Amino acid sequence: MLFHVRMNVNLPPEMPAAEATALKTKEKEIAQGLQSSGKWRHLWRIAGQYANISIFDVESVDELHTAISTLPLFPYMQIEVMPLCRHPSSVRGDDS
Ligand SMILES: O=C(O)C[C@H]1C=CC(=O)O1
Repeated sequence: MLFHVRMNVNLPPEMPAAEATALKTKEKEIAQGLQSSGKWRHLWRIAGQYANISIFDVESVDELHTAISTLPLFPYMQIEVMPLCRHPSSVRGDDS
């Protein structure tokens, strides 16, 4: 199942820099692990914003929720999820 996910990150300005750096380091490690596994298919920065557009390829909504809600930055993100299905005019033979 494919999901388009937008994540807007809002770290509190009063958060100590070391804490923010530790969260981002852990987030990167987990995000790269999910990308290596194929679950986090695309990760794109939205230009000019501390936000990303991602494509997740997971087995279920529950798996998506677990992946997103266990990210270290989850408490500081506003997240929008859009489920995707094939477009009848798509020329792609698969879901890539
Ligand atoms: O920077 C972000 O967009 C937030 C989050 C998503 C992946 C990651 O490493 O951090």
